Amino acid sequence: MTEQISNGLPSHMPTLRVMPMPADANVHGDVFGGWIMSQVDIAGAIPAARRANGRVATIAVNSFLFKQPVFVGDLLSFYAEVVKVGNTSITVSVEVYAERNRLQASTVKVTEATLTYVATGDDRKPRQIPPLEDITTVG
Ligand SMILES: CCCCCCCCCCCCCCCC(=O)SCCNC(=O)CCNC(=O)[C@H](O)C(C)(C)COP(=O)(O)OP(=O)(O)OC[C@H]1O[C@@H](n2cnc3c(N)ncnc32)[C@H](O)[C@@H]1OP(=O)(O)O
Repeated sequence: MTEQISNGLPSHMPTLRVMPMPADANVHGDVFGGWIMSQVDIAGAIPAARRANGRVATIAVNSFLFKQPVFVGDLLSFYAEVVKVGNTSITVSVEVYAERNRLQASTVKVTEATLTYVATGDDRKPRQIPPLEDITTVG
């Protein structure tokens, strides 16, 4: 999905960056998969909400792959991209990279996921995705 640069991160700006803390890890020091999933959900919701021009709800986690463990103190970068737009739904791909052993500048892809969001109204019911030319959210 993404072009790499020399430090192992994609060349474009991440959607979200965050560092897990000790409370996010299990007794072995691995960060909980559920914590990673919640961050992925937030990262994926950002381009989905932009494309929907408003509120979205997650309807499905289509795929989720924990390729490598995440450790406390890793600097995580989330790259989220819309891959499909339906009548009321938007599917987003999210890739997560961890910068760890920061003195050695080691970067690994830790997670890949695909999620589907539904544009919803104030009544929490699905609404049509607006045409691109009507989008007012920036960035
Ligand atoms: C300025 C910049 C802005 C940035 C701003 C950022 C904001 C960033 C905030 C972060 C915030 C965190 C974001 C977390 C978001 C939550 O965590 S939301 C909480 C968890 N999710 C929920 O509680 C949702 C519960 N489900 C529901 O309420 C209802 O199912 C829904 C979502 C309203 C949909 O209603 P429904 O009647 O079930 O929908 P239905 O018409 O059957 O299907 C709707 C669409 O979903 C598709 N769909 C249905 N089932 C599936 C499935 N299994 N798989 C795939 N697609 C499916 C359908 O094909 C349809 O798509 P279209 O063909 O219309 O494109």
